[in-house]
Amino acid sequence: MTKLWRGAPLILASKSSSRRGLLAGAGIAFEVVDSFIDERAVEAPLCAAGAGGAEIARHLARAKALAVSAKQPDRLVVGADQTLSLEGQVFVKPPDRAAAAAQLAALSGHTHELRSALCVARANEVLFEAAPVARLAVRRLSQAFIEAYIAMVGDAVLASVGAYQIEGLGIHLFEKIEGDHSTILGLPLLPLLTYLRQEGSLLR
Ligand SMILES: Nc1nc2c(ncn2[C@H]2C[C@H](O)[C@@H](COP(=O)(O)OP(=O)(O)OP(=O)(O)O)O2)c(=O)[nH]1
Repeated sequence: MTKLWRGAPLILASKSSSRRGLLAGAGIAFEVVDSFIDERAVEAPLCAAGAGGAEIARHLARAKALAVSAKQPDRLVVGADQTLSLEGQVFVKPPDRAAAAAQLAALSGHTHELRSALCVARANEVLFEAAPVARLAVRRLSQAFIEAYIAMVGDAVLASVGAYQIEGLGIHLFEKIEGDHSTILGLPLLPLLTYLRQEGSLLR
């Protein structure tokens, strides 16, 4: 148990290695419990109603946190979700490398928004939510670059909604990035840690 964390370990309702790495790096004691939420099914009515990326991310983060909290009511649970929006169009993780190439061509030369929402729940009640945004300006990408990039990154392009990991080769895509690093990696640590200090699980 780390010196900063008090009480039972936080439950991370996520299968994301990026989110696990962020909590581990911050010295948070945590356990992982997948919510098994069918994201496409949960978001379908929202998309049909024209919801934007922020609303979809908040709704999914809440659904993941509450799904796990219902099974472990006495534990603090955090769920998260990330959406990518470009001029009102909400993107999802590319299903294959061809889709990743098409998505990168669409992002080329434009600034898109990554919205990372988190929800903290206990006893099936929402205790805290935050959904900060990051804005990333993609430089004009040549087709040759996109092909070489995908060949080098491989199937990791399918693991995130933007087909990139900024801490890796993804950094080559950008000419400007605004927003917190952890927001881009999918779990906004600054608002989460502020809440956990106020709630008493983290040493102030
Ligand atoms: N390492 C890394 N991961 C990133 C980056 N950008 C986005 N991601 C990851 C974080 C999340 O795992 C994923 C966003 O997709 P979701 O929010 O749907 O989460 P995911 O399905 O991966 O896991 P979860 O739904 O929480 O079980 O992309 C990045 O720049 N670096």
